[in-house]
Amino acid sequence: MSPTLRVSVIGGGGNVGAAIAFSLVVMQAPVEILLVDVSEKLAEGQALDIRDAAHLSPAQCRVGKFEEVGSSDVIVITAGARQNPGEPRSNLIDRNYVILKSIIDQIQPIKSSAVILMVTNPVDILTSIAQKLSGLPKSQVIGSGTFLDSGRLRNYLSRKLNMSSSSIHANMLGEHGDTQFVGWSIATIAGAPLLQYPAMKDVDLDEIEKTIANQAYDIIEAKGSTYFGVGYHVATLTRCILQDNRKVFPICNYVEKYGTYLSFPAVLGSDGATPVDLNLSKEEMSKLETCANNTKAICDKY
Ligand SMILES: NC(=O)C1=CN([C@@H]2O[C@H](COP(=O)(O)OP(=O)(O)OC[C@H]3O[C@@H](n4cnc5c(N)ncnc54)[C@H](O)[C@@H]3O)[C@@H](O)[C@H]2O)C=CC1
Ligand SMILES: CC(=O)C(=O)O
Repeated sequence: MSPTLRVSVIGGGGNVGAAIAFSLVVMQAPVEILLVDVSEKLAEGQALDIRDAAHLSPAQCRVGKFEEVGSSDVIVITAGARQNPGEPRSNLIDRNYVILKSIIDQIQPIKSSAVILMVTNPVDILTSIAQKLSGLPKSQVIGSGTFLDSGRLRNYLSRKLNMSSSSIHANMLGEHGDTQFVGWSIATIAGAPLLQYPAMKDVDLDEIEKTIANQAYDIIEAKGSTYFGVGYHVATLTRCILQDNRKVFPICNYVEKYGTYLSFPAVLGSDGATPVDLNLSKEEMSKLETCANNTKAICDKY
């Protein structure tokens, strides 16, 4: 029996797109996954490889055409250029804007309830542009934002505190880029402030922030690109949308208070994202405003 929910992964012939599709299969998501790519050969290869695993899962995976994408429940976009070692994500804007525009043109009409989930970098800028180009409501166009970075942070703290990362509520905020920062003032363990935890007494907070923000650079330097981590994180967001789980994730979403897209915690469901209210410190609010102003200034040019 064919699954009734459909996810299209545009850029599905590439590393990140394939890792997302494979993660959905491993998660046993009852969903039809379409891999769409300008290189049909790459998409075909990934689909065949993933299908070898998918027979053990309710998920189905096949190559899709651009004209099939608009009827999807979730449209994941990973198509585009990636960073070279040492290159900032922001360098990719012009190249990936052109690709994004051609994709949005080719997938119209998009069903009115669809959610677009951007992954291509620089993800916060391109999420804002994808919303403008697609015409979907702001809540239905989101980006993976700092969900991956927050996972990296929780992982780091989990090793430091010898505690499961799922019990540590700490997020990277602002943008999935070089100006991301930790929301230390609202980070908690069992409802108590993380910074009051004895093992956090003598740690260098700036050093942790820098380590997390640099992690993608370290992986790219060592193996050329990152895909497993982002693949599982984006599949988790996709499943949350499909199942209307309404969990809170630090994702790129439109935050009315700042008048732009930001990596900021939001409730995620089948209707997209709704940002939550945060009580950040003055210093953190000012960092968030800097991110918002940067994003607005860049997006105004497109
Ligand atoms: N937001 C995040 O947390 C992360 C984002 N990324 C970003 O994801 C993007 C993809 O990275 P990789 O998969 O490693 O690159 P890749 O080079 O392996 O795959 C990119 C794919 O896009 C396809 N493509 C190019 N133009 C297209 C078009 N017009 N229509 C359809 N497909 C097209 C290519 O044929 C290729 O298969 C990059 O921008 C990278 O920076 C990567 C890791 C994490
Ligand atoms: C490449 C990238 O954006 C990351 O792994 O964080």
